[in-house]
Amino acid sequence: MSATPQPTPRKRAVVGVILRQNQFLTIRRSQTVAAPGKICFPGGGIQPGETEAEALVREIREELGISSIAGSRLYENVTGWGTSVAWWLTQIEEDAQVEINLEEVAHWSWMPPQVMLRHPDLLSSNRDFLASWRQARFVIPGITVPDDWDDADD
Ligand SMILES: Nc1nc2c([nH]c(=O)n2[C@H]2C[C@H](O)[C@@H](COP(=O)(O)OP(=O)(O)OP(=O)(O)O)O2)c(=O)[nH]1
Repeated sequence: MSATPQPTPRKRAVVGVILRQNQFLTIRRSQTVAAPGKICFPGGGIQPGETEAEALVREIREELGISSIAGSRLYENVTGWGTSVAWWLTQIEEDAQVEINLEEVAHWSWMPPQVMLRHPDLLSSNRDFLASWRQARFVIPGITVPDDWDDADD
């Protein structure tokens, strides 16, 4: 008897939306990982047996060298390349000392949402995330959609 072929499970990832004074903590991906040089949030793939929150905290530790706490799950979508991504509002200490892992991250910075949305190197799925926020499909506690986003931005 031949087994019925099963669909390949989607790859799952989790990302951290970290806020400070109306800006998001963004990273530029290193040249040696997938999507090299793209701007996005910290995060990564969920390993077997991990919860989303566990994977989030592990990835932020690996990439930025800091502790974090998974706050609330904001949104979920599927990238153009078929990865299911969970977006979590995430807390870090006020005085956290970021030390990037250069194998994974080339640079990090605080970025206002308008700058992020217009950034030419923004990862496409993050553009979708910001556009969905702009369209009020979900809210991000602690920050409101900027007034000066015009329709041309999404
Ligand atoms: N890190 C991160 N990944 C994101 C974001 N938005 C988004 O769609 N993704 C996708 C890209 C990838 O398909 C997946 C995570 O990939 P990754 O390359 O960062 O993960 P990783 O370090 O664990 O690498 P891998 O072993 O899973 O390949 O999530 C984001 O803002 N940050």
